[in-house]
Amino acid sequence: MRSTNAPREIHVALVGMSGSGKSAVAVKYITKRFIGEYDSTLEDTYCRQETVGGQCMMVWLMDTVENAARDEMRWIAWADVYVVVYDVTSQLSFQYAEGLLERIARHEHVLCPREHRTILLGNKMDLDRYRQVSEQEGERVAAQHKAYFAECSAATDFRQFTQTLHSTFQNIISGARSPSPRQCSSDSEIITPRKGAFSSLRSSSRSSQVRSKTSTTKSPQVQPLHKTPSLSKLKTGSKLLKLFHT
Ligand SMILES: Nc1nc2c(ncn2[C@@H]2O[C@H](COP(=O)(O)OP(=O)(O)OP(=O)(O)O)[C@@H](O)[C@H]2O)c(=O)[nH]1
Repeated sequence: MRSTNAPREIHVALVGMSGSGKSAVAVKYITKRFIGEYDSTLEDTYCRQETVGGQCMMVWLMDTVENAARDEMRWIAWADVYVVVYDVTSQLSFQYAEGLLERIARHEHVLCPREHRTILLGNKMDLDRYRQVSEQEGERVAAQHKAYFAECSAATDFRQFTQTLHSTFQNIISGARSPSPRQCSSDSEIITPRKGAFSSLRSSSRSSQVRSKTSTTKSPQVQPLHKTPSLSKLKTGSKLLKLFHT
């Protein structure tokens, strides 16, 4: 039986066009560092412990890879929060993000019993001089899809996204439906990135699905929602492991 003191688990899926900065956002969130280059074929799931509004939670973050051969239900059914990332310097990535918002709206209520929150995230705001998507445009599309909205830079200023994410978590905890996405205070705790950190996470969070680093040739496994997914072994080659081992 789950203890009442057990941390609440929240699943967050980062989705968006290739090159929008999903991996950079994921790694920045987990490690507070910006890393320039990643293997775009790797799909990873990371974990970070957070305390938001006094509640301890385990945040599982899936950095997805867009691939027509993969079933998008792997993240639609898995996540509590969808973070739809686009690059503010790319109108194309914004259109792609709009398409994803529509796909999410079509799927979620039919196939998933849980409630979802969606954040539309404009990344690379440090490249303002090349901007092709205005903040107002982002806000308008987010409002259209009843999504939260934030802009950030995985390279520099990340605060707005962290605040929006925490605000979303608080609203999931409280069961609220229409929060103000930009107002939130939290005292987060980052899991020190070190060798072996993930093995301790694995043992302390038995009911979680961790890991979905798969190659593009391997088809994804969508876990039934009512089942506790088993933990598969962390493979070396993960973006974060690479980061900590170098
Ligand atoms: N200037 C700037 N560059 C960024 C930022 N975020 C990501 N990048 C760069 O954008 C490129 C793509 O970033 P990724 O994180 O690999 O993008 P992705 O969405 O994960 O791409 P795929 O793995 O192909 O799906 C890389 O060269 C990053 O260094 C940012 O906030 N500012």
